[in-house]
Amino acid sequence: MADQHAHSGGDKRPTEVPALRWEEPPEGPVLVLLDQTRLPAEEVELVCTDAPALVEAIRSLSVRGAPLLGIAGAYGVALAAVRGYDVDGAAAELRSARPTAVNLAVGVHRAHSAHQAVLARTGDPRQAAGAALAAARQLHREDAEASVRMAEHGLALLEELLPGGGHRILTHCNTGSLVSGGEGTAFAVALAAHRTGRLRRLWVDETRPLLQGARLTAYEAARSGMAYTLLTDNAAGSLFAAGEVDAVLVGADRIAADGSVANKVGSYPLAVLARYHHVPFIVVAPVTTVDLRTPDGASIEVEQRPGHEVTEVTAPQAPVAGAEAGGGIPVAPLGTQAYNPAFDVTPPELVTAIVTEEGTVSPVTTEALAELCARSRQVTIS
Ligand SMILES: CSC[C@@H](O)[C@@H](O)C(=O)COP(=O)(O)O
Repeated sequence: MADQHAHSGGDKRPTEVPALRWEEPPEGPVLVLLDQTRLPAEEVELVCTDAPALVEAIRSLSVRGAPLLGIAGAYGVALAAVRGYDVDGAAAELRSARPTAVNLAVGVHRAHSAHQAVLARTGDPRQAAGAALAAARQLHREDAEASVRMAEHGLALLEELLPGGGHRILTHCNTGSLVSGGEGTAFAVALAAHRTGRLRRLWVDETRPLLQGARLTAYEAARSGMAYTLLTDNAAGSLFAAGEVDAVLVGADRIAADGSVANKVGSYPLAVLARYHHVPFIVVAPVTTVDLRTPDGASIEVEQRPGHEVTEVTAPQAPVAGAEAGGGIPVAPLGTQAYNPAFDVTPPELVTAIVTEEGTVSPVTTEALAELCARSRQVTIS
């Protein structure tokens, strides 16, 4: 079950309203999510008391972004365990709530395997629930630490590729504190460049159809005080042609063993543009996003979203009265079919570098990614 309440401080910085937190009120533990579908219009929190509510929040993108999905999945397993629900069933439902971001499966696995191990050893469900919660908290902390290290490595890479600063960086989708236990992935690098005076401008792709760039990245950029400009996704080409982009920074939802990168749909065209215009295309992601069990890009399952997300426009306010299937305003003739993949896959040859908390891989090869994973203390799905 999910309850919701509006946050009192509408002008607080995003870091003061965490994307997600675990709370233990007298009525019992809950997972509190900042509902990202309502941003930037209002800060509304969703209070989940069970895994089905969290599954619904994941599917509707109230909670989203690869690293945060992993953290949420882990807490979801813990929530089922501490409240005495079916933990195996909750883990299965959570794992399959969205298919592309491997971090979700990794997070669920971390908490679920911790639960199973303690249950097998002690036979005590309370101890097992404690282990699941400890695993979720640990993942949450590790993600915050990974953010810091990704920002450091990313900043060093920018300095190497573009000495002297004055960077004009183009980004796509949303990769900041709203998707992370810390300051995020690609956005954390842009933020580090901003704080050190090296960022001249952040170009923010609006990210059709759900506008994660316009609604969420612009929200984070505005609050950080950095210079940013919003553009429609299809304006990126003319921006490159005008010589206005020095680097592209994006996150990732799954990186296959061959270095293919699944990220928000629209990333691949940016990589093609970047190559044509001799601009570095840099992917920033925690090691948990590298999935050595998926051999190549063609093997990555790409989530297909409902057509109404394309045939209607929605704003992050209350649903419009009399609206169509998705609650938005129809912009295409009724009955129009839509192609709406949530992600696309960029082949490794178009990726200049992959920046992780363990360091940077460039050129992107299977061997370098395998070595990175071996070095990492992160647990991936076995
Ligand atoms: C650090 S976030 C990397 C990706 O998860 C992000 O770019 C993205 O594609 C998110 O997609 P979303 O569908 O909003 O969950």
